[in-house]
Amino acid sequence: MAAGANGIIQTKLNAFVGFSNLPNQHHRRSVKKGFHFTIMVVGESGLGKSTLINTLFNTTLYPEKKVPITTDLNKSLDIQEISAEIEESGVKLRLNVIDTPGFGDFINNEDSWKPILRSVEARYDAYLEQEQSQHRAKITDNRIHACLYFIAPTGHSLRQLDIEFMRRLAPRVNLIPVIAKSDTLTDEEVAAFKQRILDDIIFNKIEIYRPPVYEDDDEDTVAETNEITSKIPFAVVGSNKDVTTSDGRTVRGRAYPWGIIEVDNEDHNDFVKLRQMLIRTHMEELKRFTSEVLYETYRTQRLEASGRTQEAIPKEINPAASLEEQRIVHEQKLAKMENDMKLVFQQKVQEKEAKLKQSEEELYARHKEMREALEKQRAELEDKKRKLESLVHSASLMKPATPEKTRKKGIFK
Ligand SMILES: Nc1nc2c(ncn2[C@@H]2O[C@H](COP(=O)(O)OP(=O)(O)OP(=O)(O)O)[C@@H](O)[C@H]2O)c(=O)[nH]1
Repeated sequence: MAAGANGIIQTKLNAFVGFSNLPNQHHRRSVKKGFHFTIMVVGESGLGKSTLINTLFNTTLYPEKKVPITTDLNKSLDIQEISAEIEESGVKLRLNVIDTPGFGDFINNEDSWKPILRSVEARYDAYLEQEQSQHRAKITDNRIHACLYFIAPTGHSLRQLDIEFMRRLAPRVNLIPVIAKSDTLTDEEVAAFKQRILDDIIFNKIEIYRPPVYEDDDEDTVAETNEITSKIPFAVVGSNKDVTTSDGRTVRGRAYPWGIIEVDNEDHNDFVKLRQMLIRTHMEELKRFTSEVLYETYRTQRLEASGRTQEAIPKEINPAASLEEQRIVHEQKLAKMENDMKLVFQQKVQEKEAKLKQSEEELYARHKEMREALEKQRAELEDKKRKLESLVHSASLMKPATPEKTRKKGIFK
């Protein structure tokens, strides 16, 4: 293991870890660039946090502590970060581990969660700030994608310290509870402890991370996801040491006078399922959830608190996403124009119809008026005719004597 010029440790893996499966979780384009993952570990001193990280990534990120670290009981909590670049089958992973030494180790642990929450939110703030800046193409993403919370293997139930931490942090990070050093408990004790922890989680309405099941997941994926979920909280054992089993196998594990606890044996502990979720199947999902749900919620709340709207801040520029966004906006514009044109056309048709109807009514009214006028004229003419006829008739009744005389006169001439 050697630290590079940028302070990042270049380290070799001792065996297959599983993040080379990342390309299957992500688009091929990202393969060349490499992947990054930021994980936080929280728990009291000596619960096996560094051992578990070393075991998860099968490397020595944390040097083995020869002397137990003594903590100043009045000191405040520290937040430390280790970055390592690891490579597996040509796939690079930049791993950031955020450690929180001192958590729960002080005389008064009431506010132990505060500096950790501040650190999580400060990372969101840094991201938000970069989103708002001019140089958004080069955003450094230091957001925490998963937080492993180590529960002491007391076998009782969650302590106030655990509940308070989980309650405060769960809305901001993918919180993954693990029972530390589970080899110190019997199988029955682990099962009963898990149940009590889950009861406390439900009772306190703590939204821990649970891998989602999607509608279009095939049967195998659903079964695999359910299998992982059924192990929460993961009862883990950490060790990067090789031990020899009674049947002669060399395994990573812990040796006891009564036998060997194998790290990678699913019958012995839940390490394999935790690694599967964190590294092999759900790393991208954890990152997606952090970015799209946890960060977006924080961002919205921050903007609302400062009286700004979501739209006021431009989001991270991703060329592909930006093109897609432009295409959608363009299509929306076209659809709107088409719709507007349809409306205008409909309006014009309606106006024309109304006009036609109006002139039809006017024509009808004129026609009626003219017919009535003609009727009236006809009635008047009929009346005149009748009057004339009656005059003629009465005149004819009075006339006959005179023509007789005239004719007679004529005859006698
Ligand atoms: N029985 C048992 N011991 C473990 C396990 N994991 C780690 N240890 C031992 O516990 C001791 C502390 O482990 P670390 O990994 O240094 O614990 P830590 O939480 O990182 O401790 P700090 O750095 O002090 O916060 C070491 O002696 C480990 O060998 C485990 O799963 N089971």
